[in-house]
Amino acid sequence: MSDSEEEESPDRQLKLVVLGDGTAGKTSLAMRFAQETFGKQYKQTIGLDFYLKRIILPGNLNVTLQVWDVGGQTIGGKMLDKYIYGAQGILLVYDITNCQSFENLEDWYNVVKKVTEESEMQPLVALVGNKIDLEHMRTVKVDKHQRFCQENNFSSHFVSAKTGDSVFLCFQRIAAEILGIKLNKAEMEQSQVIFHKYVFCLKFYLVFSKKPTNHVAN
Ligand SMILES: Nc1nc2c(ncn2[C@@H]2O[C@H](COP(=O)(O)OP(=O)(O)OP(=O)(O)O)[C@@H](O)[C@H]2O)c(=O)[nH]1
Repeated sequence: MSDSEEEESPDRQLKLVVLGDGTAGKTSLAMRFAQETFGKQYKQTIGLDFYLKRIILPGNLNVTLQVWDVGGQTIGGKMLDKYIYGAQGILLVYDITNCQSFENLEDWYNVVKKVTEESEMQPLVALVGNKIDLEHMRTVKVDKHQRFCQENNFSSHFVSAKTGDSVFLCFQRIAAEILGIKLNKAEMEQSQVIFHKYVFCLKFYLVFSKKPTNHVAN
């Protein structure tokens, strides 16, 4: 085997499907992760959107995540089963300030169970509470979230697509869990450090790039 063959191990590909009610923040989450952007304006996803992002897991493992962002209105539609089929990971996303978006995850999960009940490989399911930047408006208690996770063996996540808080960590942990890779504390903290450094630099830039206001004396 040549050197280049030894070095270049092919990427692993994972299909992750993001489900949940409209306005829970699924598109924002996918865009924050894949493109590091956030838009305040709500634009409803019709059907499906795709995002791709390559990450590196411990052991120099290249993993390409295919993120399937499914529109919140697709529940009850004919295509939903097809979107879910073959997924290695399912992200059930709700808005922590919107109880209904949490309650309705039961229905989303029922569709997932129906689609995957006969398949050999069961997807990893992650419960994702989004909009933690709005903690002061939280209506879904953390207890409820934890209970839902324990009852169904979900992996548990809290994120803010707006600020980016814990978004990379969420996808990194999900990919690692699917591939059976254990992340140590340092590796998990590393993605948080990168995030906090990014926020610090952004704030620094915003403060010092502001032009002084010109007060014209009459
Ligand atoms: N404050 C805050 N707002 C968010 C966050 N994530 C999303 N939003 C806002 O919530 C609204 C809905 O976000 P989307 O990402 O479009 O929601 P969605 O789940 O993809 O909605 P559908 O396309 O209808 O399924 C938008 O106005 C976003 O700017 C967040 O973490 N914090």
